[in-house]
Amino acid sequence: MPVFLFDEQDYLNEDAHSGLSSDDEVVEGMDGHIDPLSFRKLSISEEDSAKDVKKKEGTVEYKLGEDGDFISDRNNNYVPNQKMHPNDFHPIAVLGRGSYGKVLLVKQEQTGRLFAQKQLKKASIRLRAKGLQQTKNERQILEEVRHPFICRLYYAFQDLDRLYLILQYAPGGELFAHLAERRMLPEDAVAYYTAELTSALIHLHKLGIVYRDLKPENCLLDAEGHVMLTDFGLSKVAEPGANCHSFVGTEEYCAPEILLEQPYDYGVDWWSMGILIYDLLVGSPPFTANNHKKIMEKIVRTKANIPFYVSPDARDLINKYLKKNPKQRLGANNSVADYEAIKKHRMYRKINWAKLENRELPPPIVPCITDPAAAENFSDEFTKMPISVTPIFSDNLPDGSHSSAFRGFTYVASPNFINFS
Ligand SMILES: Nc1ncnc2c1ncn2[C@@H]1O[C@H](COP(=O)(O)OP(=O)(O)OP(=O)(O)O)[C@@H](O)[C@H]1O
Repeated sequence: MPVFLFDEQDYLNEDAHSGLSSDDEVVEGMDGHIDPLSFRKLSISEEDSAKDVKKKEGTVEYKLGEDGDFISDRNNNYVPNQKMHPNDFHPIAVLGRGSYGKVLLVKQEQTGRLFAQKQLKKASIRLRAKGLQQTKNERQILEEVRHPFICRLYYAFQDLDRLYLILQYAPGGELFAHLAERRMLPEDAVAYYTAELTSALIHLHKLGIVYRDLKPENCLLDAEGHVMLTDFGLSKVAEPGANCHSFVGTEEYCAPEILLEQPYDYGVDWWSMGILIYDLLVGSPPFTANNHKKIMEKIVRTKANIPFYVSPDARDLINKYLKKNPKQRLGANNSVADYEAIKKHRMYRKINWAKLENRELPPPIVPCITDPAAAENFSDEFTKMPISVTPIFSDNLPDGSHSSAFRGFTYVASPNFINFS
C-alpha cells in the first residue's frame, strides 16, 4: 500500500539532488512506492530507439519517442535537476478545459520538448468543498503511478495564482473524438483499447487506487495510438478495510452502488469498464435519458439492452461487468483470480497480454500527426482559443509564501525518468 505524504514540504525526487538551490527542501521516500514491475516495463521501452518525425523547413525537428513524447533535437542532453516555473514553458495552444482550468500544449524553453500543462486555479479549487483533496489526489497518484498506458507526470509547481502539472503530451487526442468520428468501433479495436485500459486499471488496483472516472474522454491516445489514461482528479487511494462513500464520476458511467450512496471500492471501475465496452461497440452508453433522475433509475433498476449485433463474447463480458450487485461483478474482488478471469475472457482471445503490455501490438487507429506542435487531433473549439496566460513570476518565491493549503505540491521526476523518453 502506498503511503502518501503531502502537507509539510515540497517533494523533489532524490535523483534530482544535484543543482538544488539552498532553499530547496528534499524529501526522500517517494521512489520506493513504485511497482518494480512497472520499472521493468519502462526500461524495456527505454531501449527502443526514437523514430524521426517529419522535419518542416525552418522549424525545430521533433523526434518521436517510443511512448509518444516529442523531443526537439536542440538540446537532448539537458538534465533537469531543479524545480520548474511557469516561465520555463512557452504556451503553444489550448488542448482542453478541465474543472479547475485549462490544459495547454507547451514547449519547454531549455529543451524544446512538448508537454501538456494542466493548470488549476487555486481560487476555483478553494471554492469547491473537495477541490483541494481532488487536486492532491491527482498530483500524488500521477507521481506514484508508472505504467505504459498511464499519463506521466514530469513536474509540478505553482505560482500565487495557479498549480501546474507538466504531463506527458498525448498528441493523438481523446479516444472519444475518434469514436465520435466513427460512431462505433469494430470489436477487435474495442478489445484492443479495453485490454490496454484493463492493464492500466489492474495496475492501479494493485497499488490500492480506485480510478473512479473511466470514460472515453479520459482515454487519450499517444502518437502511436496507444491508450494514455489521464485525469486522476477523482481517483482515490482505498484504505484497507474502508470503502469510499462520496458521489463521483460521470453519471452514465457511474456504478449503482455509488448512486445508492452505498460503500464502494474497486468494483466501480469494472462497472465503468462494462459501460465503456458497450459505448465503444454501440456508440452510446446503455443507460441514457434526458434527465439525471431517469438515468439513475435505469442504472439502478434496469438491465442493459444489448443490440443483436454485439457478439456473444462481448455480450458475456458486458453482462459480467454490469452486475448491479458488486459482489457478483467480475473484477470486484480485486484478486489475482479476478485479473486472470478478465484476461482469459474470450473477448480478449486474440490479445497476447505480454506483447500488449510491452506496447508490441499495433494500435487499431494511428493518429494523423503531421506537426506535433499543431495539436491537430484536438478540437478547434480549444486550439483556436486565445492563450491568455498571466503567470505570476515565482522565480524567487520562497516555499513559505505559498498558502499552506498547497504546500508540498512541487515535484520533479528523476532525470532518468524525464530523459529516457
Ligand atoms: N496529457 C494530455 N495530453 C493532451 N491533452 C490532454 C492531456 N491531459 C488533458 N488533456 C486535454 O484536456 C482535457 C481536460 O483535461 P482533464 O480531463 O485532465 O481535466 P479535468 O479538470 O480533470 O477534467 P474533468 O472536468 O473532466 O474532470 C482532456 O479532455 C484532454 O482533451
